[in-house]
Amino acid sequence: MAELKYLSGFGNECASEDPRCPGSLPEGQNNPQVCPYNLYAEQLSGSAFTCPRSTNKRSWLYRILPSVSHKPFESVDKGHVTHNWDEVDPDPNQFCMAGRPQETYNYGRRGSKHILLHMTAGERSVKQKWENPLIKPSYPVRTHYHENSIRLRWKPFEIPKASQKKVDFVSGLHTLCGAGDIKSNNGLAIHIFLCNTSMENRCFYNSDGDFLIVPQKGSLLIYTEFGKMLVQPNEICVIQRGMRFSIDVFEETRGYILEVYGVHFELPDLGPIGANGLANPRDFLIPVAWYEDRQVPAGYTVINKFQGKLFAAKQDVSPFNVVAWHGNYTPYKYNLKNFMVINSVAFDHADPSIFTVLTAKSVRPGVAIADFVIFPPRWGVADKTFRPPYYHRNCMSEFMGLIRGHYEAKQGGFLPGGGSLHSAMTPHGPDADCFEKASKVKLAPERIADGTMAFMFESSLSLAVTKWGLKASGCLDENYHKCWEPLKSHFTPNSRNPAGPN
Ligand SMILES: O=C(O)Cc1cc(O)ccc1O
Ligand SMILES: [Fe+2]
Repeated sequence: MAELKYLSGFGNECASEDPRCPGSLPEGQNNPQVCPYNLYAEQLSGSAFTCPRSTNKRSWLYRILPSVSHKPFESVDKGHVTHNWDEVDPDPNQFCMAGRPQETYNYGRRGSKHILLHMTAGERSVKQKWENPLIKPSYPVRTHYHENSIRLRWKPFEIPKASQKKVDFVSGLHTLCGAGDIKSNNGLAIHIFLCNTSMENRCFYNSDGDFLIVPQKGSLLIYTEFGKMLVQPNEICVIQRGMRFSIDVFEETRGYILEVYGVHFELPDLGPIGANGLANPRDFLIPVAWYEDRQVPAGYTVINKFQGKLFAAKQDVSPFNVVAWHGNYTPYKYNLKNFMVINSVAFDHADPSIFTVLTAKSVRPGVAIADFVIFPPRWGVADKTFRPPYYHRNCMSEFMGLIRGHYEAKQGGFLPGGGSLHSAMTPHGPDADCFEKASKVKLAPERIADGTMAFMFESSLSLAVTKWGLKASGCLDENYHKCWEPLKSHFTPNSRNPAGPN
């Protein structure tokens, strides 16, 4: 495939014409009585018409047929996509065994009371053997799952084999966790995509929010109404609300999606950092106009996620029929290697907000619906400092994923393609091995995270896990909590030992 071209600049006002039709953008106005090349003009609004200029987003598309040219939408199976944040009962107490999805079984009645036992299926069969015969086990009257640990870790999510089942990007979407309300445009969802096949004569658009897509395994060739983007692991892209896209894949492919409802991603303010740094605006790439005038007699399917449900409509042409466009509401991509890292060069561990690539702000100053944060390769030079992440409890929820390599706070167990969720106020931090090593190591300048890329979706909302996340994915790591079990007291009441071994 010939190398794709891009425009650049975060949020820029851009204009692009497919070179096959020079002059296809109307000059001096948006809606001429007749557009050049007899195209249709169509506006795509990404903000209320009346938003202040600084947040106003819209693009004008000049296309062979307008998007309205489709048959009515019909509801289709939404697979593992959900916005139901009540599938799993929250349960922060440790009554159940940590980290294991459990079911509630009715073990009969004693007097007027039902005796309910919370067990995994395995525990139930063991228990039935020694059960008091006076209490007769009955069938489960109610099965529900407890989010019985609020520190969750997943092994790499399994990608279906193409030889067994063909799955494309849309049928391979799985919602892992989320919070908020899709109808009032406030909240977020975290999805995992697991696919092995290109979308064939199918495109997708999301009426509910923006997708920040983080491919972890396999590249994505994304056709959009604005043109084509190739997004490889260690790059990310954002496809905003309403934009139609179709994804080609080349192998068994996996990645993460942060969906935010009702807001768009912004670059974080830099404050005293100054005018440059972190993710620089010029490194964000925008596709150039590309169209196909393709009839699809068998029908092209447009899939829409609307209020959390999926709908499909047929049309007889490709939706990628935009010959020219202009505006500031576009899809874009960014290569994480371009992130200009700012960090502690004297002492102490700075908070991970210094690594924010993009933020989706809430209305509360400084509080994000979700931040996208990375842990990029860098130098670690802080003197007299415990350099890995500190132990902490955070009022925000932290979902982490790993694109490649390993994560600095965990010696093992957190693998590329897996994930972890540390819910609001849940204690977490380095595992015991990491603590021991980092407290003893002789400090010298060192490369941290070389060849690795971990990231965090951090949210001010309290995230709920889905049934798929807890159970159906089959990837929950039941032993996660054990990584902290070896932590022991090093307290030496008679020796202050202020400086440690250095
Ligand atoms: O929990 C984590 O590993 C993420 C994280 C990293 C860090 O350097 C400081 C705080 C934090 O939450
Ligand atoms: Fe954390």
